[in-house]
Amino acid sequence: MSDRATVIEVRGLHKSFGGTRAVRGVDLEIREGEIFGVVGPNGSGKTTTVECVTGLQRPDQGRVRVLGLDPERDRALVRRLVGVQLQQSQLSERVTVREALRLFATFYADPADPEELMDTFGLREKADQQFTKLSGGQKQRLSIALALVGNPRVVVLDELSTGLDPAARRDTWAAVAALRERGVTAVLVTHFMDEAEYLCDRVAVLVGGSVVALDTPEALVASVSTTRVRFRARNTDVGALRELPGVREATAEGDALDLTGTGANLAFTVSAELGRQGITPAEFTVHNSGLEDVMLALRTHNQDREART
Ligand SMILES: Nc1ncnc2c1ncn2[C@@H]1O[C@H](COP(=O)(O)OP(=O)(O)OP(=O)(O)O)[C@@H](O)[C@H]1O
Repeated sequence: MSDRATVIEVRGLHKSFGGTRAVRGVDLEIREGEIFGVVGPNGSGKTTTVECVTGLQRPDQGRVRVLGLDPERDRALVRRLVGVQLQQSQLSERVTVREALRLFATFYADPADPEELMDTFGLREKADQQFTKLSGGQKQRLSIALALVGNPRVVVLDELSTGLDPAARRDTWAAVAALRERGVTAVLVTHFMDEAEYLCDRVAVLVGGSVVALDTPEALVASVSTTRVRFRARNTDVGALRELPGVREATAEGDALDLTGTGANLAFTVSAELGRQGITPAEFTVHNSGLEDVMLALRTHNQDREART
């Protein structure tokens, strides 16, 4: 992936709204064909950053290039080359799926085939259904199809699956995964860590307008890798558990024990020690950290840092 061309370059981006510093020195380099996630808590500057990329916001400071173009100076061209997911309110309620795709196709010199897009996004059966009568998932898939109707090389999807039920989310994820086959570079803004973990090649974590981490989901998870083991047992030698390799903390409240630590073998090491102590634990559960934990860890880290400055 690292030998691929850079499609989106953001350097030292700053953007404030009145007294609110929404983006504070963001750097990003997104490569051709990548599905790149931008995650972070509410108000961390995700939308503002991608809006500077699509030319919807003007940066106060910094350099933004998309396919080598300046979204401010070359706005019309960038608009043609970058597909942006529409807000659903931008579509007329009575337009049908096919009509919407055909209408948007007329805006471009070399559009994708609306019929093919309906097949890709599972909308064939709903071709003649009015927008207002589509389910949330179908509306969402239509909005992604519309973002692709101009055959863009880059697509920006903001809040991809907000408000969707689990089945509709999975359908939408499949539609995004299909972008990979088309070689489209996608920027995905999301609140959902499972979504980023499942779909993205790399993820930037924004907190307070700054990128606090940027890597593959796997590497980010490994960086804060935590395993938590919980069980119930009487007469456990907690001191011995604390001494085990990889155990960071072990607490006992009555018969409820709670251990955290690192390493893939932690649960195994703990069970072996319990075996040695002649203890058969009940309700033994193991939780391995995911991207959600990465975000929580980074958020806390950042809050501590801000409190110190
Ligand atoms: N047009 C605007 N006018 C004033 N303030 C704004 C504007 N757009 C964004 N902000 C402020 O800038 C900060 C960053 O907002 P932004 O929408 O970029 O964050 P976000 O990470 O996308 O948030 P969310 O996850 O809630 O969508 C917030 O404090 C927000 O209130």
